[in-house]
Parts: sequence; C-alpha cells; structure tokens
Amino acid sequence: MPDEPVAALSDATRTYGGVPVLDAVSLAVEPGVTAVVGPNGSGKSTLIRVLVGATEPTAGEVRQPGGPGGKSIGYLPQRVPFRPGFTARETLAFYGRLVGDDPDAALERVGLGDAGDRRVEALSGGMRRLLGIAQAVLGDPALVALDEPASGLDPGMRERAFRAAAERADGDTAVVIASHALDLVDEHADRVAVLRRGGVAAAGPLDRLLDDHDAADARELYRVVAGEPGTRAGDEDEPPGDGDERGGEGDGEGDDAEPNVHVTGVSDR
Ligand SMILES: Nc1ncnc2c1ncn2[C@@H]1O[C@H](COP(=O)(O)OP(=O)(O)OP(=O)(O)O)[C@@H](O)[C@H]1O
Repeated sequence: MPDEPVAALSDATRTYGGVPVLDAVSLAVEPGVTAVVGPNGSGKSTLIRVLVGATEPTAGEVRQPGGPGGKSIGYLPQRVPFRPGFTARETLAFYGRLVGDDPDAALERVGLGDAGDRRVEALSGGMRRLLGIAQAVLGDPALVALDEPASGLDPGMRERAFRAAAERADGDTAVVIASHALDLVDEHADRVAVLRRGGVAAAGPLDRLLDDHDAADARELYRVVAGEPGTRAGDEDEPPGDGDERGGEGDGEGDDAEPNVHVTGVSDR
C-alpha cells in the first residue's frame, strides 16, 4: 500500500503572460524525500511555489497538509531575504517561538552551531542557505519544500544541507527538494519527479524509474527522460539546459512577490 500523500497537485497549471510554465501537472507528494529535477526553466520553482501556496495556480487544484493551528509547511525559496541586523540565533528564535522550536537545536541541525552570534549579513552565501534550511524545518512541518538547497555550497556543506533536509522525512513528513545536484538525489531521494517544459516527464520511486528507464543513476535517468545531459556532481551552479524559453520576468502578469510568511519559511496555513 502506498503511503497517503501529504500534499498533491491535480492538473495544476500556472501561466505567465498566457504561457503555461506549469502545464496540467498532477503529482502526489508522499512521505519521504521527493526530488524535483529538470532543466533550467522547466518549472521546478513554479511547482514548488504552487505546492506551498506562494503562487496561485491559474487552473487545477492544490491539496496541502494541515488544518487550523500549527505549522504545516516549511519553505526555502531560491533567495531568502533575511532581516538584517539579526543574528542567526535571533532569526531562528523569532520564528522558533511561533512554532515551539529551539533556535540552538535548529542551528545544530544544519551545522551552524558555532555561528549563532553572527549577524545574518555577515554569513557567507552558503551559510545563509543553511540558515534558510534550518528556518524551513523549524517546528517539524508536515511538508518541507526546498528550492535548490545545495546551490552555492561547497561539497561538505551541500551534503550536509541535503542530509539535514532528508533527516526530516519520516512516515508522516514529506520533503520536496528542487535541485540540479543529481548525485545528492541518488543518495537521498526516495522519489523523483522529472520536469520537462512545464510537465512531468516521469515521476515515482527512484528505484522504479531507474529500472523502467534502464538507467544506472539519477544522472542517466535525467538524460534519458529530460533529454538533456545531467550535471556532474557539484555542478549545481551550472545547471543543464538553456532554460528560460518561455518568457521571463516582467511579462505583464507580474509575480506574486514572495509573501513575507513564506520568505520566513513558516507557512501561513
Ligand atoms: N513571475 C514570473 N513571471 C514570468 N515568468 C515566470 C515567472 N516565474 C517563472 N517564470 C517563467 O517560468 C518558467 C519556469 O520557471 P521556473 O523558475 O519555475 O523554472 P526552474 O525549473 O525552477 O528553473 P531554474 O532551474 O533555472 O531555477 C521560466 O521560463 C520562467 O521565466
């Protein structure tokens, strides 16, 4: 029996300037770690944003976890604008209070135990990313959605980032990670959704997809299914594909700018 999905998209479409960047996507997000992979511009961030409620779908439905009270969704956006002047600990304490989580334990989880007193603007880009992950998983939400958590991290840090995220996944918790880091997908993902031009080209348990496509690893699966060469380990900053063929920012519909509540990594649901 498959686990009950924690969240789901049903025929979810999102258009910008009339062009669908997410095109009738249906995806059941089950407990465990689901990696969302695909070339630049294939719709990974849009899928994540729709899933967590940061972007409204133009059509279709989104089912999210949780009811009233408690925190049910943690979200790491691609860029996390922390409040300047706060230390790492103060940043986590602010949201930790809302969800009953301890900021020092949260710092430890991502290996930032020694950085609690540093102001967020004095953290390196990679450390800010780790702080964003710590923030997203505060309060143990049922759905954790991370948009490129390993981006810009050195080899040790990117492994730590994925591990810290994957450790949150259990029988009730789903962790969804959009990433180009296919080596880490191999290591940590239970399931994979491969996006291609706004649609799901393949989705399911990683083992099954590897079998079905006669692929040795996630990189080969990516090449076969997405029709693109996959990245080498550590190439997260130079992802495959030539991307944004579907129009870019400022095409008239504007964006629903990151609502504060999601920037914080704490859901409004
Ligand atoms: N707010 C927006 N306004 C207009 N177009 C948008 C907006 N957000 C995304 N798009 C377009 O939607 C398409 C998918 O973008 P998205 O960021 O979801 O892709 P992605 O797979 O996450 O890409 P990457 O790997 O480069 O991060 C792109 O062509 C992008 O230009």
